Amino acid sequence: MSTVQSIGWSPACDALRILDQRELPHACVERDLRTVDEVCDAIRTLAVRGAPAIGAAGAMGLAAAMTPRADEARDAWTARLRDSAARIRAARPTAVNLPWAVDRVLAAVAAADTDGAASAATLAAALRDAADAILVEDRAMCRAIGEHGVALLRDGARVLTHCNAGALATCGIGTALAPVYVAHERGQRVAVWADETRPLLQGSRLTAWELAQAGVPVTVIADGMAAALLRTGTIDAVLVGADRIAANGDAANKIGTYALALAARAHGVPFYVLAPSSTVDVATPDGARIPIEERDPDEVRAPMGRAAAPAGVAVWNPAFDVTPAHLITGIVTESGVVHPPYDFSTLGAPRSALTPSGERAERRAPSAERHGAQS
Ligand SMILES: CSC[C@H]1O[C@H](OP(=O)(O)O)[C@H](O)[C@@H]1O
Repeated sequence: MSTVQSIGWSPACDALRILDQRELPHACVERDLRTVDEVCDAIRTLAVRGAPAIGAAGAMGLAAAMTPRADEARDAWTARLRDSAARIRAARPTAVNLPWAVDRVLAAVAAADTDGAASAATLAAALRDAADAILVEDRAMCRAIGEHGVALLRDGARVLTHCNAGALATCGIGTALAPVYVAHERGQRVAVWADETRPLLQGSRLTAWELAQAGVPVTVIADGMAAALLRTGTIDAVLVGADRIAANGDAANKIGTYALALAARAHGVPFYVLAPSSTVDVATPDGARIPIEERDPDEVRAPMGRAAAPAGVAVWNPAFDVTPAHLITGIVTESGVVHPPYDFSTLGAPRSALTPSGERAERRAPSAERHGAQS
């Protein structure tokens, strides 16, 4: 089964190629990003979005921007790397995958600088390889999340999701939607209800689009309808993604997720968070310490450019909210399903992608066909 792919290397392998999610579902527009400004703008404007995808985009965009500079003197190159990395790292504050990915590729460059005199070309090659490893490993993590999560879905399962935590939000088949794709691939019947997810409509514009492309039955609802739908008994499980999971299991996700968790608990519907271990932030003890991005009020006044409120009216536009751990039935990562009480404080650095059987994901050299539809 092939799912859409939102991110990869350009065919010439000289740029980060993204599918511009601002244009979906009306048009599929690919953009090649080569500069730090272009990468930061794409992340800030949600041309590329979704916690794992912005982590990979940050790392790959940094490599794409720094590789053409590899003929510079090493000190100039490393100074430029530090400045560029800091700018990309700060492009959006909530998804921990962005700083995690940038820090990981910086560590790879430092490790390659064994004698402190490596050339810029050597360091640029290490940067590029580390960024590519994140791309490859995220695909494997998504697959592992799907293979663990599919056990939560009976044949004929009816799933409710919020925002987009599918293939478009990752380098692979998604996180919250990964079990749906694995079930569909295996011939298991599964249907999805998708919150439209105001104000940027990632659910109706993106989740519905990618599921329809894959042939998975999907029904769009307004966010305010979710509690009434849960009350009917139609939904077997709520599956959502995450942008940051604190050490105690509190999870930040798109605004509206907390309300969904409350409604799911009120109606006895299991509520699962699905995310790679790169979304777990052991340095953040609980959800109160997760930075919540506040976005431009005009996104609410005029969502997708269409006036929905008088100009100048006051608006509150947090992009995320925090679901407390006690409302989360289980958290699915590439390593399996965990249940409360959660304690991620002992989790080591995010493991590289492991399949459910524990084999390490295969590594492949960067290649042009990487950007094609993936299987
Ligand atoms: C697979 S993580 C997806 C996660 O990211 C989304 O936020 P945004 O669209 O602002 O990048 C949303 O919270 C999703 O659950």
